[in-house]
Amino acid sequence: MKKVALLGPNTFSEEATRHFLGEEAFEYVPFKLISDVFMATASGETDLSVIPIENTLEGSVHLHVDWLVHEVDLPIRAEYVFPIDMNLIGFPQPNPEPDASNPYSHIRKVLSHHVVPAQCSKFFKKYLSGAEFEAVSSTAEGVRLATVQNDSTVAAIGPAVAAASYKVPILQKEIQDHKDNMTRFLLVGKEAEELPESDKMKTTILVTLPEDYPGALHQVLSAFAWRRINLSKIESKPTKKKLGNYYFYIDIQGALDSVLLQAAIQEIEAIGCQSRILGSYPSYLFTSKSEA
Ligand SMILES: O=C(O)C(=O)Cc1ccccc1
Repeated sequence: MKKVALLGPNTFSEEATRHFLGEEAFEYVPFKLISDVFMATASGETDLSVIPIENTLEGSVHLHVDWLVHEVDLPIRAEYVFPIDMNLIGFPQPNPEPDASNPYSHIRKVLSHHVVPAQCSKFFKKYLSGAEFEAVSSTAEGVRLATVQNDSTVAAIGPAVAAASYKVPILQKEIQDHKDNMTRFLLVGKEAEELPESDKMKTTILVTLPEDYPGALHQVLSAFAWRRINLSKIESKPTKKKLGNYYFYIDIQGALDSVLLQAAIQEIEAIGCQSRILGSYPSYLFTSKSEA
């Protein structure tokens, strides 16, 4: 049975993975830290890792992109786009003082994953302005820590499954700023994976521009544009080698084996760009809870 490393247990990563990979064919191996999730597959302990990489409200999870680009060499095998509902989880005030405007004024500390506050900024402003935020390794870990502290002034933000598993009440459901709060997860692994068909293929490529070549980015973009190749994301990121040196992280709609995409890559290499393919993979979008 193939092994899949993920942040867990009881995390959003686990929920998304169960939805897309199902229960039968894979053994899930939970880790507390994202570095261990990457390293488990890099070292061969597991076959695949699931990495949250981007969120509708916050954009890229930079730390995870950095790991993917700089620390490991694990091709992307699939992409999962999964809706995330954030919940305020914790104990109600033991002797509630009547504060009609804020039932959560007793909360002094909130534990969660570092990407969470940006996804719930309106709720924070309205109800949690008196609380300090503490980043922990996953949302589920925040729920676990809040539970063991057994203190109504310490709450967590995380998945409903974590609240159920640690037997802590959900104080308020769906506290994210927008209902359609989606997270993009990547499945990465050394070996190609047999996965269900998807009508949407994507390719992720890193491009470093030649130095002292005016208009190089324009030329890269035009190599894709005139072939009518759609880009769904382009982000500049530091190479970490020299101040002011950047590479471009580019998501392309389409498979790498398409003649047009091959030609576009040859063209950008011909002007002196360096390219590295991170993967060419099917993309799956969550459709309904029953479709696991
Ligand atoms: O902490 C988790 O539950 C994760 O899986 C990481 C994460 C955190 C917030 C949104 C999506 C994924």
